[in-house]
Amino acid sequence: MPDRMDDAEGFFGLEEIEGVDIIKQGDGGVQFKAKAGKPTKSIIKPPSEDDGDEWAGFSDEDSSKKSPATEKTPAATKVKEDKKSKKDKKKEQNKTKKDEQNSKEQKPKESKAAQSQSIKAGLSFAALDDVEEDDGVDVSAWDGLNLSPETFTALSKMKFSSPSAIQKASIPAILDGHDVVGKASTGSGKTLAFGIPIIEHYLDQRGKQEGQSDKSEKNKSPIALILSPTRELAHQLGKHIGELIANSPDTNARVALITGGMSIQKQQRQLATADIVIGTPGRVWEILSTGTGLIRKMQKIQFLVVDEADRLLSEGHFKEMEHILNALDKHQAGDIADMDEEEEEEEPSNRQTLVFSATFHKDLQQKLAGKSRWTSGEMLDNKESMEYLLKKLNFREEKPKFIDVNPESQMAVGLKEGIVECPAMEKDLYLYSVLLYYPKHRTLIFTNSISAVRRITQLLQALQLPVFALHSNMAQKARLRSIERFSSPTANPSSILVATDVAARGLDIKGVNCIIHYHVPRTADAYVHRSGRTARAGESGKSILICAPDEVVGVARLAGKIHSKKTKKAEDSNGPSKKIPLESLDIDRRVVARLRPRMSLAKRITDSTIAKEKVNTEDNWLRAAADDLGVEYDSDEFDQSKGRGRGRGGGRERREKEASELSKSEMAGLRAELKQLLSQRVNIGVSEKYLTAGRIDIDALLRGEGNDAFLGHLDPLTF
Ligand SMILES: Nc1ncnc2c1ncn2[C@@H]1O[C@H](COP(=O)(O)OP(=O)(O)OP(=O)(O)O)[C@@H](O)[C@H]1O
Repeated sequence: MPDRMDDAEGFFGLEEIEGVDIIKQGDGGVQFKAKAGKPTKSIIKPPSEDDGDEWAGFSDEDSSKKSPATEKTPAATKVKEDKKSKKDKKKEQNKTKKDEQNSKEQKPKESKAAQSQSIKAGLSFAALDDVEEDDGVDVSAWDGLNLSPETFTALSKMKFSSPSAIQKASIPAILDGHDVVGKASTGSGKTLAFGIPIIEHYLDQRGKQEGQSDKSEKNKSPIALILSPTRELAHQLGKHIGELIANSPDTNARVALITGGMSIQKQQRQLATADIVIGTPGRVWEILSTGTGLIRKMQKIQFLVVDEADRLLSEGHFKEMEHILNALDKHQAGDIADMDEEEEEEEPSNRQTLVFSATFHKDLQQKLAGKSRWTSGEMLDNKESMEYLLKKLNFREEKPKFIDVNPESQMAVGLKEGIVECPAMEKDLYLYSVLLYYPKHRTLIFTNSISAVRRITQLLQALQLPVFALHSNMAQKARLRSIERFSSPTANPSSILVATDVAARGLDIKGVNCIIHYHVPRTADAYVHRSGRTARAGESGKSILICAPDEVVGVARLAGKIHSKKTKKAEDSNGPSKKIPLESLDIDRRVVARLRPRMSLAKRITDSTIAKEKVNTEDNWLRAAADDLGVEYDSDEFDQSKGRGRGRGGGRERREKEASELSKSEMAGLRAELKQLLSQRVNIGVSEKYLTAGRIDIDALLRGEGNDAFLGHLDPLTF
């Protein structure tokens, strides 16, 4: 595993390799040999991941001789050349094969020594051909962007045949040395919009350094610092940019991931040799402030990227962002101890600042675009404000280039938005109904609290749905594991992830078909980012809000903000409208009624499990406190004293207590009853009319088609 990727304690570094024999040698060593015949899969690591001596068994002499091309070639020409050379190679190979066959007929058996010789020399040509055959798509649509051949190859291998709008607009501006503020809808490829120019810069630098005396690893400094608001997003950025590097021939830029939840020492080591640093502000500052000369190195970066900028600049991360930005511009500073924040005015910086998001609120947008400016007096009075941070970004240009590729709407083009109205106490039931209406949909459910994530996850688990949880109180490894299990290509296609807004921004999980907002998001931006986890990269997807009657007004306001341009256009032509611009979904109430018994059983089981956990935690805590005080702990006595003088909240406590007192056998009884209900199709035996009215397509049922939660025909949601 190359150092530039964080390997999550070794997990991501494991790779299964097919078509290889391991041969034990007399001296205790092992040798790897390609199996005879054409392997089903490539057994060659991408050249960029070639970590040299470890893979002595597969020598790839050609690639080691290759010198990196620095000249920029139009993709079309390159692809044509590749194709031509492939054809020629094939012809030659066919000829060689024929020749070989002829000579085989004359010399039926080659000596064993000769055979092993041919294996030692590396892979068979068939294997090489296999690798080339798999290769990429036509990338001539990227031609005008003046990219290097390495990047063309990577894009081709990644099958990105054309740039997205934000890539097309931002890449040339960044390559021309401008500061860029980029706004584009969720899932529109913003990562590579800044990732590609960074790699181009890396390749350019490398080209210039060739021939010069070797810069030692220790003196190396990173070219880019990319800041992200969450750990998951930082990991994903690392993965995405890592893929670009891995697919780009002879490019070995190192990426260091600097996020919380992982070992600091390891990250410090990685940072010392990194080309690109990706991290969350808290941990980045924690490491920089250790005073080991890292600040001085970071001051040499060529690019500062602030991803999901509206969040990074306004919420929670203020202090750390301020420290980092101060440190980057504090000249002569090498050590945190030397720093005095107000000591001097920042000099114009030589680095480019790149600021990206799908949502910039108006004020921020105007400030970023340099349309409204501030005075330094204002700044000093207002040190806690976002404007202060903006100033600290220290753009090298008076006005950065503001690129907004979809000013009309922030929502992805392929996204459908719907709303399900239901009684406040029945959200769980309606959530379950929606999930059953959309089987084989990978669904992400958002809630506004960690306790709701825990409860809904347990509830859906009780209902035997494949569900995982994600919230910020989980250990980092558990967080990554949940995402991995939810998103893996081999995961159940109906898998469900219940999450807080920690998953709302930036996460790029393939194949998420549906977003459900169990709680109405607190801000319009949160709605945009949550919904943006589906319908990415030109795909389609659904976003469904589950909404109680007293939330409708808030939702209307929220939807109005998001679709203000659409609503305004409609109003201009049809007059004022109070309609929410989300499609209202009618769920058949008979279906909901049939699901009710399942839900009430599942709720009792879940409430009891949670109440028991709570009692245990409280009990342990009180026992420990009693131990510390050296007194006897009697839980009954404590409960009685707690009950005295109770006012509001007493009812909930009583219910919790009752739930926690369900005996093991009562719980087993509930579980058995629920299991029995779940084993039946939803509408079986409820209405004989279904059978007699011919609404059941028995053949389809036998073929395993349709919605197998229901027996027979179900009016689909027109959405
Ligand atoms: N040119 C391209 N052609 C096809 N797919 C692309 C292209 N560029 C990026 N993608 C894919 O599009 C998906 C979304 O990209 P990315 O995560 O960069 O979006 P984003 O705009 O940053 O989204 P968000 O605002 O949610 O963070 C990724 O899976 C990426 O692999």
